[in-house]
Amino acid sequence: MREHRTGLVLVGVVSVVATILGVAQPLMMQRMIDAASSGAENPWVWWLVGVTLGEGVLRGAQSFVLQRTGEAFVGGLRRSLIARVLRLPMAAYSATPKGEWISRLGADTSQVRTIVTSGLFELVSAVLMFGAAVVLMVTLDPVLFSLTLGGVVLGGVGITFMGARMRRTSEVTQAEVARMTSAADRALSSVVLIRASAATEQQVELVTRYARRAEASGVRMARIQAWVQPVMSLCIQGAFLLVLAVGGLRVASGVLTVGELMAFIMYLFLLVMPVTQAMSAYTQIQLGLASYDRIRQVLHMPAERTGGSTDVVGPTEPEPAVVLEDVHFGYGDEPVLRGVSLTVPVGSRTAVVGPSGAGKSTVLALLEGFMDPDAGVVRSLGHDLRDVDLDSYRRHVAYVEQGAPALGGTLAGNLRLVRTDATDEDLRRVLGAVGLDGLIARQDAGLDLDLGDNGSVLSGGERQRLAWARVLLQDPQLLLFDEPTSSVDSATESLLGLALDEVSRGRTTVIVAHRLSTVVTADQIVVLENGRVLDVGTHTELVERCALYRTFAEHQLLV
Ligand SMILES: Nc1ncnc2c1ncn2[C@@H]1O[C@H](COP(=O)(O)OP(=O)(O)OP(=O)(O)O)[C@@H](O)[C@H]1O
Repeated sequence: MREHRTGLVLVGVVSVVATILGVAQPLMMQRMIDAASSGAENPWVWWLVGVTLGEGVLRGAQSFVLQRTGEAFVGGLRRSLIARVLRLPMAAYSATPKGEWISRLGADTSQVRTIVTSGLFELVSAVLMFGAAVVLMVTLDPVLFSLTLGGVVLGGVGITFMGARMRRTSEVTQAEVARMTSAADRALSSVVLIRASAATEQQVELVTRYARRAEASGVRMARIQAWVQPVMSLCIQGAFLLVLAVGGLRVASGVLTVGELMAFIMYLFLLVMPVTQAMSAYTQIQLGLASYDRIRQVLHMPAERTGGSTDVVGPTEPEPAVVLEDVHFGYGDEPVLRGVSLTVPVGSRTAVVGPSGAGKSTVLALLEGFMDPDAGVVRSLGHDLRDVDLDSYRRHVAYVEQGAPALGGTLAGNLRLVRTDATDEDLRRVLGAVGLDGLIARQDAGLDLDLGDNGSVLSGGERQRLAWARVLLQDPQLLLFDEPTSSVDSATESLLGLALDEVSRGRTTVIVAHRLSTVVTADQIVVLENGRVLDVGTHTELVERCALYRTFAEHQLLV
């Protein structure tokens, strides 16, 4: 909020001046009526017109400055949120569904915006107007004022009580909306699987269940809000009727002039207006605060560590390129790696094989620095990964996930992910090297070809080759590759094998391998079983001495 101080101070100053002009009007009205009834000269008409116009102009300016400040505040919040959400440790993304992050960025930030734009605007005006009206009413007639006060106090107590309930209910509503967004997001991300499993109805039912819960929570909120309005009206109208009746008697008995009673009634309106304004502002602020809490939870989550003491500058070729020393790791309490040690010489190709769930992908994730080991040391490119600046390290490491997912967007955007300064010529060269020149000609879009959501317009093999093109562009020292388990036809397989040879030539490569053709050409093969290294050797050595490997090899791997 500190950086928005100038805007808020300006709003405060304009509000004070506008309020002075607002509360001056009944006094001028009183003078005008009393002067008219005594037949004296009456300049008050013009004063009244001028002051009313002046107040209008200032209220407009107040609204604009406040809205602008609100946008700046929420803009800043959104920027911080985006920066944090995209920098969380990898474990956070598996722990929380994507929709949760998205709903905080969308629905919650919009809700917070109302705190500043309407909530604060109304509250600032209301408090000022209320204070001024109270002072002038007490001066005009303390007896009539005490009647008014009763109604206002009753209303205030009611609002405070209901406001707290509203905030709690709003939190529930926002959480239900987030669950619905997550469920819809999950369903949309797996639409092919769902359609093919004839599970559309089931998913529609699931998402609508959350939508119904959000609706029910919204209705609970409407119920509370439905009480607010009548309670307030009753208090205010009661006070108004009482002022009219008692005020009339006091004019008849000569304690008050007609002008004074009129002025008092105008102040009563000025008092009522801020009270209803404050009521809606309070509601808005309670809803906004509930959202702000949800946003703060994310902002307080620790980001993935940045700025380790060592920058990886490369290309250096420390020998060996990768060393794991007695590495233990578990995602939760369950251990996944139980003392893995291995050494990867510079420029070599190491294949990691083993049964499903043995921890092969986890080894790659540790080498990417996605998680730190619970015990033991991961040294890569000459550094203990706990000490390095991860961004600088990852610039020298390419990681190709299973299925080689592409980013939505253009072909060029997908490639420039790893090198923003690459020229079009560079992009064409690497696409040519992996046999993807055909894509450039497709739909005459060239490098601007839209790859669809997650690269959905590409085939699996094309996505794989696009990943290779990215590796060539990045020119990393270390290549980590999680080979897809899905079987591809033999023509594609040999094409991919050639592309892999091309890309991995001269680079240290660690491959989680599922194909015999990949494994036999490896310089060393690490057999992983149940989080432990069972054996390390070449294909020929392992076939001779490792029963588990022999079984895999006989079944053409695909483990
Ligand atoms: N993000 C995660 N959170 C919790 N558990 C996980 C996570 N990722 C993997 N696991 C678990 O850790 C174990 C090892 O998983 P990993 O993906 O490393 O195995 P893998 O050998 O690569 O298996 P596959 O060949 O089937 O891909 C598995 O039991 C898996 O269920």
